[in-house]
Amino acid sequence: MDHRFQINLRGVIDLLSHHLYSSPDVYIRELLQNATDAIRARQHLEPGHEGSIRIELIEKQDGGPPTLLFSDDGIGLTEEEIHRFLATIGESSKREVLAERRGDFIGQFGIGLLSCFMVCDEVLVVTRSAQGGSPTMEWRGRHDGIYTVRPSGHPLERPGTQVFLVARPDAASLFTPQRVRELALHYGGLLPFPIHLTAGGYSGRINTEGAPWRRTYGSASERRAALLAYGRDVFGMTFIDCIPLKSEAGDVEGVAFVLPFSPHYNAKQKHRVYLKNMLLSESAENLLPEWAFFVKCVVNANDLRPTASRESFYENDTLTRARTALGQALRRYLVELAKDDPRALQGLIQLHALSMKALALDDDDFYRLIIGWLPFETSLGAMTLADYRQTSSQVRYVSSLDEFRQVSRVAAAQGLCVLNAAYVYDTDLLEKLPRVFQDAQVERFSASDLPQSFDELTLDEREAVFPLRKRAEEVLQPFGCGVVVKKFRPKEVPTLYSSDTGNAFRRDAERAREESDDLYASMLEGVVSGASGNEQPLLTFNFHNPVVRRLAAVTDPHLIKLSVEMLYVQALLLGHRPLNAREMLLLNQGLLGLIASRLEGGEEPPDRGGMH
Ligand SMILES: Nc1ncnc2c1ncn2[C@@H]1O[C@H](COP(=O)(O)OP(=O)(O)OP(=O)(O)O)[C@@H](O)[C@H]1O
Repeated sequence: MDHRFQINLRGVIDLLSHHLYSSPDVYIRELLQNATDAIRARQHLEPGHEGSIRIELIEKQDGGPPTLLFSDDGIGLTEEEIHRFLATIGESSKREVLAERRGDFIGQFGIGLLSCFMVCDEVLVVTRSAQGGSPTMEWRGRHDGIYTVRPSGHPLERPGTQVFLVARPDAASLFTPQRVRELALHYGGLLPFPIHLTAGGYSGRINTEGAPWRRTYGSASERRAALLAYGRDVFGMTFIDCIPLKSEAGDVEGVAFVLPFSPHYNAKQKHRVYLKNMLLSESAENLLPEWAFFVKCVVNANDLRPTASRESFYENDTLTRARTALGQALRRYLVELAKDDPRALQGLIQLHALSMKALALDDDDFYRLIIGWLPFETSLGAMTLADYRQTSSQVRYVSSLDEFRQVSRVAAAQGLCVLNAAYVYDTDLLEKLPRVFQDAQVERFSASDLPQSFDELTLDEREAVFPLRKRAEEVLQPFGCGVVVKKFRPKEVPTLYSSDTGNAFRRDAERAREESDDLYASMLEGVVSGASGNEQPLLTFNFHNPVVRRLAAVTDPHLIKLSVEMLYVQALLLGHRPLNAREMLLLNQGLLGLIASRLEGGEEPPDRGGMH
């Protein structure tokens, strides 16, 4: 024998209120939407019909729960339609209409009315169909799933629908004059039909102005000021500019506001979106391309599909095309700014460099337009890429902050401009340069490239430094580090440690092996022997440095050894390289050795002033 599924309405309402809708106040949105759809349906029957919505808050003198009355002069329902659409969960009259008219309606799922049960236990609908001769009917539905239908004792004069909701005590805060007004304006402020409100002594139309981007203004600056003021109202912040948005796909229109601060690079901005002029969500995230995190926007879409919760758009082909078109609108604005007000664009690039960089990576034309203006940190200070390319035909960059710290001082002292491309997108942007500009030369720079640009020693100097170099080679041989002596600036830097990335990796692996237990150490052993550095790391002594010069004259082998070890460890530390266990030992022994030799020398500790 076949059975029918039973639905527990309480369970369904619980599901809606806790998992589908973000807040119980959406019942006003659902009622406004049903009224709007009903008016549109009637306009199909009677094209001249104007339509309006009335909301009345009836407060009881005795302090009992207030009643909200929602009326429209839309198409109404016949008795048969009440059973089919109103009383059947998941049935919607709007699903049945012809495809070309389907787009006029906001509702589609047939569950919206259930949201009323989040704020009241019973819904009374009094309705008269616009189809000739229909009587006024009354539907009373309860939260436990029981409903009654009967002819109404108070026939309506004209076709339309009235919905009565008596507030449940725990939802009474949603039924105050101020809250009802706020919510009606919040959700329905852009609706094309007048909404009249009677509540708490007020009576009048509340939605007079419509969407600010559709109004006409006296001048462009008046328009800009009005839109910026609107942005401030909606998002509670003062934006630096506004950008018109339009897409044929999805029939989208609205405004993007340029943020006055620089957001985190992958921050998702929350946008306010309307669907067919009814507020859908204040936290829609999926409307703009990923790079466009420098704006927040307000838009209305007539032809995008909402998700069932009505809080964002359904990912489909139309949304993808709309997203591309809105991205193009933002890009157009930036391109025009480059022509009309380059200083403003430069300011914007400074503030929103990350967004601009992300777009430039995506889009070759935009890349060509702005790459020269992008600011970078270099060994010679902050500069734009255009400034950099004026000073040097070859763009040299490093991709990590450690490398930049290691080379920037020495490179700068020699007039070498090395660019820090350690931040998000920078390396990719630079590597794109020769693909977009054929004459551009870009090269990844490494500390091991530096000694080539150092000055060679004269013959005499080479002779003078020979014993030091030999001894240093012996001392550093166990560390796998070679030695050269050159002359470079700044003269305060005595030595420079350089290695390519393969060597740096081997150093890290070796250090990890020393710190690991046996099993892990044997795995790392394999890694260490497999990691190949192209060249041996080098410690370059700087013969311009006074300490190095003095060291070259020292004959005591012990003192030379100690000094070389200390210079080696210092160079590693300056290059931000973690020390391995043996190097740590060197540092400790070296420091102790220095203290001991100082003490043996019997010198008084330096006077720190006034302590005797
Ligand atoms: N004010 C009204 N005037 C005329 N018919 C209405 C009215 N309100 C509801 N209905 C009828 O009741 C049906 C169910 O309404 P409900 O709000 O539950 O779903 P929906 O609007 O069809 O879809 P959605 O769940 O997407 O909102 C509607 O399809 C419509 O036929």
